[in-house]
Amino acid sequence: MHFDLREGRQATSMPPSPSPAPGRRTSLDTVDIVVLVIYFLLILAVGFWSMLRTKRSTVKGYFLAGKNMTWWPVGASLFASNIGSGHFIGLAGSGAAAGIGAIAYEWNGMLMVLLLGWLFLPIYIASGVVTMPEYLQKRFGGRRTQIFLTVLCLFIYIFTKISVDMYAGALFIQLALQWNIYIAVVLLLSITALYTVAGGLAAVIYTDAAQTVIMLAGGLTLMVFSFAEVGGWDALMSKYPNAIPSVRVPNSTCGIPRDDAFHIFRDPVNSDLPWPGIIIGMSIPSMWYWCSDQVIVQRSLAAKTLTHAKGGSLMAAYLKILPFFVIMLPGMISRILYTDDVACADPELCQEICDNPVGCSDTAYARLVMELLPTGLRGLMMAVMIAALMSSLTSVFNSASTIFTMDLWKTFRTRASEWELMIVGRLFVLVLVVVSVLWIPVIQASQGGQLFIYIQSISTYLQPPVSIIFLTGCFWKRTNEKGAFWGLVIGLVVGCIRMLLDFIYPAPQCFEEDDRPAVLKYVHYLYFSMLLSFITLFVVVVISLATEEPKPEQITRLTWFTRFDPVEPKEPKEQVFTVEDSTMTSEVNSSPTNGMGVTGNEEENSNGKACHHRNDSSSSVSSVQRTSKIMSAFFWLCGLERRKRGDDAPAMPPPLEEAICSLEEKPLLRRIVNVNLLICLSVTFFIIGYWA
Ligand SMILES: O[C@H]1[C@H](O)[C@@H](O)[C@H](O)[C@@H](O)[C@@H]1O
Ligand code: NA
Repeated sequence: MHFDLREGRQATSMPPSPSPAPGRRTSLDTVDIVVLVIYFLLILAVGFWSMLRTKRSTVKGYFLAGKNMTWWPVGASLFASNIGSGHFIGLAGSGAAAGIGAIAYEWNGMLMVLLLGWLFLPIYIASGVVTMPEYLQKRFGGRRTQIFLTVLCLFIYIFTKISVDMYAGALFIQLALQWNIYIAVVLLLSITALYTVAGGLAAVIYTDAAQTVIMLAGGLTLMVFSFAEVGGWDALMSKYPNAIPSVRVPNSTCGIPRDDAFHIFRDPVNSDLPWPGIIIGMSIPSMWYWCSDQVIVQRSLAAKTLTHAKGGSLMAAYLKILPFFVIMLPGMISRILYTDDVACADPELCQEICDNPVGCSDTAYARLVMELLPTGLRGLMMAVMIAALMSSLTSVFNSASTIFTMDLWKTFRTRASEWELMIVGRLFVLVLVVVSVLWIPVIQASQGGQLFIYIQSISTYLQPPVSIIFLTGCFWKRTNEKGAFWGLVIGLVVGCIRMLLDFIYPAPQCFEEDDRPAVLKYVHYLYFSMLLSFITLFVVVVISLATEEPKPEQITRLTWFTRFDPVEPKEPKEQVFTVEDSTMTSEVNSSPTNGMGVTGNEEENSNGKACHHRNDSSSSVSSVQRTSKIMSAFFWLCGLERRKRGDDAPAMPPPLEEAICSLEEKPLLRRIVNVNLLICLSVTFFIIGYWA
């Protein structure tokens, strides 16, 4: 039995290569479908298991599951949310096109995820925030920085995460099965929707762990097959430089592998990834990704204790060694095996081969899957790709709708009911999806040869100003609201100008003259990242110094130096109450004895001071109790509610995971993670040094 949904035009233009591969399969067999079905059942099972599991424990809010997370689900979830289909397609494609250079992004991430655990997270925990825009609100006061950041984040998600992963996933399906790309997108979206509904958001972290296992199992299998096919490690090293396609543009270097293919640090002036840019220019956007973005930080905040969060960081860092072996090297092998197609260097030929005149290197991974793997394993790889895609999309959807409802909607509609927030959160995901699908043609047209480079250059234009704001906010007490806001605004204007220019003047192909404006021609995007960071930093520092000092409550427990400060009494406006006692809110507020939220129920932090939690949606707890049974069942299914009979759990995510304010760590465990930090850092520097 064969499942064939080929697009007519595609199918006819398909056998383009001079030597049409005879054994090339373009559809899945029954066995593959069976494997896929088993995969879905497994994920559903894990989803339900974790829903039931978290339901039995005490109910303290939607993300409660989070508050009990140990290091391994946290680490796996960090990894799974990070590595998406964009990485599978993009990293392999960049490997095929330009060698190992782009792996610097992954290995740089290893350092940044550690930075999160050891430097940034303690501050976020101490501050008791749940979302990153909320941190800015507390740290700087006012609303405009918070709102600005939220909107910006949502744009970044659309441009660099959602649309890219959907495009890559669909591209994979299209290449593997010759389905129409839009059929593929719709299919992927419905699967993700199904999964989100059935698995529930509460289950995201545990299913992420399962997705990680599948991604690694499938990826490692393909790796073994590709190394076997090419003839092992030495064969890869010796054959890659000779993987030159037979048809090339005459008198050009097009199609010839780079000399520095096996080096990360490349010429500072004439290369595709200049080394000073790799060291500094890459670290700043990467710091946004790992240390100040909701998608990642939310996972770490979900850990039981600071030590577990650090353990999660360590695990994610170790896992991030793997994409090099599992994705990038196989991509390079694909170029060796299918040189004429994957490394095509003639625009017309490329157009025929993969519908893209600029190049076909992004087909590298899919090509391996379809040519090397036996029936059954192709189904597994299909599952891998879907796992990569869904584990990233669900995390992004979750975080995006969290910040949209909490940091935007609630700011403008302070009296919004649970119902409203719930509907808004859901609808918003829909909007995100639609906008992202609309963006796909732009990616298709503008990615040039390498999808991975598209992701990273867009990131470079939008992320550095945010990193700088967080960096200065966390580590320089003198930073104030005006400095931060204007730094962000001016930095973004500059970044957006460059981004627009990039879209207007696409990079020339290898045989074309570079007649772009000088800012594009001479300022590599990694150098631009350095420039942009510097401009932002300059604005933040100058304006902060020129204006008034931040107030004490904007510093206490909100910077590195003040993270151990005693908890300040809350401003009277804010409702303060203990976690266990959400129904007592009104009394708590009116009673002078515990109006500070200092009651017996509270946790002790490392200073022995009480740590209190804010629950934004406490006011509507009672209305929730009236919700009908059918609706509760519906909510439960949608992952909107985790409710135990007799419990007064709020029906809606917004209560969020309670802030874990305690920075306390057990000395022994602390020593263990610290020793591990040293080991992990050594490993990171060793591999980077080895491939330098
Ligand atoms: O996986 C990488 C990550 O390691 C980098 O730190 C980040 O900057 C990139 O955008 C992402 O694709
Ligand atoms: Na993923």
